[in-house]
Amino acid sequence: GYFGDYGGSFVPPELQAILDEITVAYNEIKDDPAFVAELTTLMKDFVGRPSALFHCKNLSDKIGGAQIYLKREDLNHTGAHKINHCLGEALLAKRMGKKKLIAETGAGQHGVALATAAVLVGLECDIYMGIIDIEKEKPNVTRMKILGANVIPVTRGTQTLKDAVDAAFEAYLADPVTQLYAIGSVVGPHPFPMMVRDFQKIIGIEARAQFQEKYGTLPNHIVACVGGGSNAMGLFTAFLEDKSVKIHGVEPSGKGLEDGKHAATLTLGKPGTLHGFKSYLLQDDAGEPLPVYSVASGLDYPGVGPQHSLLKDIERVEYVTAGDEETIDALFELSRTEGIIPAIESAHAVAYAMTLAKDLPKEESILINLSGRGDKDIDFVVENYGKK
Ligand SMILES: Cc1ncc(COP(=O)(O)O)c(/C=N/[C@H](C(=O)O)[C@@H](O)C(C)C)c1O
Repeated sequence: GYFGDYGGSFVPPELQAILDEITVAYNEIKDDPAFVAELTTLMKDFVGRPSALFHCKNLSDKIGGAQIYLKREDLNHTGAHKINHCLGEALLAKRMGKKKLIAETGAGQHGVALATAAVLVGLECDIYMGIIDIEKEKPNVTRMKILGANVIPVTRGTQTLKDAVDAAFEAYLADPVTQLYAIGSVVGPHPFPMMVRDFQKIIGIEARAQFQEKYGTLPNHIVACVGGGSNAMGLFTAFLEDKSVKIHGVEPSGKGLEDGKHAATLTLGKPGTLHGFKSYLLQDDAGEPLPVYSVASGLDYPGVGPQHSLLKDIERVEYVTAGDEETIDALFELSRTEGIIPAIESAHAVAYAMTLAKDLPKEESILINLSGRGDKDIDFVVENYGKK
């Protein structure tokens, strides 16, 4: 379960036994025709896959450089890419005879997706959420409640994502037999980073085929935002062997890299251990995770998926940043040139792609993973950034 030196599972022995059980169960079902058929059917008929590949002609013409394309994960049922791995995790839990799915959420998209998948497979669902994020992502909290999930407020620490993960892990350790921890990104101890990536890689498989079918070639650049890293690994995986495709992961530089109000783990972090796995980590001298910040709840995590750490070290992916201001500007720009309101998380990728496009010839192409829609963010954006 390693990606170079990264990944692994640094957990208490009793949890290791449970993780081994999950690994065995996952390896048994991942190629089981019945499981694949059930997941494929739900992806098509419930999620609405394949998601569209859209050419942003207006935005591209306005910038006057490379052609910008969007993989429309915002059009999935529940509004983001999270449903891709939540469905897989829910079906796995069902097969393992679990009674409940538990997870953390920050932006609330993973929480909504897991609550949705839990209903579908007939399992209970507990979602741990920092009270700051509960306040900021109200529409998603309401949605989780309507779906019958228990939203459990987390009041410790910075009351955001990292603390929600801590609380969810503690709850899981208290009863790992009847529950499955359906982690929200390509993070956590083995097998989670591998499993979530496997459930997400449908994004890139579809996008690569769609791009070739429509344009007879591969995109020159692909771009995705990176919080824990699941939507990025979802897009990147299918292109890793295509050396002509330049790959960019965009982390939040928030209010600026110099004053610590950011979550640019791969830019400023160094290898460390958090939540049972080894990866780049924004940490203090004692190896404790530093407080992080991003205007996007889904990106303010001090760690990052271990496969991203390897891809950085081998220089297959360039990890860059986008700040709060340029991200909000990109959110409004996409809304007012293409009529698509992106999630703030996804707008980080749009901001970087817009900058990248400027200096590239019109013949070049940039494919962005639009990981989610902005419905959850509209009040926050208007209240905090006016109507721009
Ligand atoms: C629309 C959207 N885009 C990107 C992200 C960042 O998560 P990754 O794709 O795993 O880097 C997120 C992350 N959302 C999670 C959530 O909804 O709970 C996040 O806050 C935690 C699971 C990490 C998101 O909602």
